[in-house]
Amino acid sequence: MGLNFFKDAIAVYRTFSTKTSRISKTTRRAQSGGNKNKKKSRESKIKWTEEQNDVLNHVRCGSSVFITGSAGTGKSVLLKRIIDFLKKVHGSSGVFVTASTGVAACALNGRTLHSFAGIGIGNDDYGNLLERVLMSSHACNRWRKVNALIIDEISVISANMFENLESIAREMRGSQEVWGGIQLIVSGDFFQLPPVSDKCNSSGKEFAFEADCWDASFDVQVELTEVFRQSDAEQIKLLQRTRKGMIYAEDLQILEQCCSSNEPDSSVVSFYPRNEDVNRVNGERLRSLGEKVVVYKAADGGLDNQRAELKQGIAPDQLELCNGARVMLIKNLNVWRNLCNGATGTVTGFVEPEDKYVLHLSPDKLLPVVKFDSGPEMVVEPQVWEILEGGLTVAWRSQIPLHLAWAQSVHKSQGMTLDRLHTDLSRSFGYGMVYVILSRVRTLKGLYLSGFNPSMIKAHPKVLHFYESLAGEEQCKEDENNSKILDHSDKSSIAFAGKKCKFSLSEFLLSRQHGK
Ligand SMILES: Nc1ncnc2c1ncn2[C@@H]1O[C@H](COP(=O)(O)OP(=O)(O)OP(=O)(O)O)[C@@H](O)[C@H]1O
Repeated sequence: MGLNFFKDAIAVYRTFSTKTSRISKTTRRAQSGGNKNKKKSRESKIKWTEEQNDVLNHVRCGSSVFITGSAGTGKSVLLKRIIDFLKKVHGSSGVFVTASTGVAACALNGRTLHSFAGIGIGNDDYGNLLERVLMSSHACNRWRKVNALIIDEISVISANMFENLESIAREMRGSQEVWGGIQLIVSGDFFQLPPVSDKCNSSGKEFAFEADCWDASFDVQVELTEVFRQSDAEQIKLLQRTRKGMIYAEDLQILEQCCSSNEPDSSVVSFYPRNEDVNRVNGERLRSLGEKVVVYKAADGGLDNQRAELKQGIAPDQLELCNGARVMLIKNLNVWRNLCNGATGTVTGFVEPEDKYVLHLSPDKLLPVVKFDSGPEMVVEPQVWEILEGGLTVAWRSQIPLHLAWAQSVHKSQGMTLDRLHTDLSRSFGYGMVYVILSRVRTLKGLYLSGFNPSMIKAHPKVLHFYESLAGEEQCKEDENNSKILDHSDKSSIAFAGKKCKFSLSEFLLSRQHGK
């Protein structure tokens, strides 16, 4: 079984190597040379903080670590550094990089946790899940050879799933040690997106931290506290409080200034909680330009089951562009020039590339030229997204690294940093969604809100409790003593822009106290 897997993997790797070399020599050159430069530029911009270095030291000692912290505290970049380190220690074949969502997995060149584990969509009881794993020789092999398992965006994984995977790990490795002795590196922020409801769960547990094995799974649980995405102290404080579902009078005033009854101009990205709205708005805007549409179809390679996984990733199956289309980068191209995941711009034209191999994606044989809002204008070439397994590429997708950017999905906003964004909060937003959106924007000047109602800023009580216990009593006391928190007897009433959401603060705060 092991040998077959190895042969398969080599065959796939060879196929991949030949196919990519046929696609585009320049893209490949840019990719391979680019990867080194990208890593260099990523690292050279970063002066690791003491808390980030502490985390790496724990990993170096072989500890299993849970890394948490608010949006923009550097969890993802630190995770990349940890992955590089672990691959040096265990070799690429012993390190498996996963994430709860395809988008997050894609950003780390990993795969979804479900696919690594071999449990399908995972919505089943333990016995059936184990049977599914045992039926897949590849999955059995992965569980046996993994030395270090990385799981990003843990907030979306349910308690039930976490417990089942821990049991599967022990079973597959024939070990009674927690997670069968795997070094576990888990990252995420439970104040952001919550788990999707788990039909197999009768225990009432929702979040992974409620799993019986949660505490035993980690030697260390660390909360990163320094925010890098934003630099304005007021904005950071507002975000920290929003994250915890707290509302202060000064926050309401700041958010009021971001509210408008009019939608901003179409160059500002609008965030929606549902994909169908995103597709509808982008499609309508594209057609309203009345320009010839150039279509790019993703080219995939690799094993069938892993190719399916690429569809859950960030690069679309099909991308439609035309002159004047607003677009957003979905990959870091050049961090120094601010051409990062989330950078927006406008398509200004199309060119015929010199290297004909880059034309495989579009029958029109053209590449888009984009004028980015930050200044540069450039031809955007196809990029490759890979799924690595044991150091080998087992599946890959080539596509133009752009999304239409009039509308964007909250769920695909992970890891993005935007200069300007708009959202209509009157649409249904669950726990954490408002915080996720507000924390994507660099400065408050770039934040445009409509339909705002303070009751939307809410944190799940279980999550609050979990972080209070992580931070210890000190932090709780600090919050309690904070004199600036709104007095419940405040009789003031604040009208938001558009005069649509008038409310009494005292009523609002009291209603929250009673859990309404
Ligand atoms: N020590 C550091 N010095 C300078 N910049 C840093 C440092 N750590 C992280 N950053 C930068 O901060 C930004 C946010 O980092 P990152 O995306 O890793 O945060 P995150 O915690 O994963 O956020 P989210 O929860 O929103 O995904 C990135 O541009 C990253 O390069």
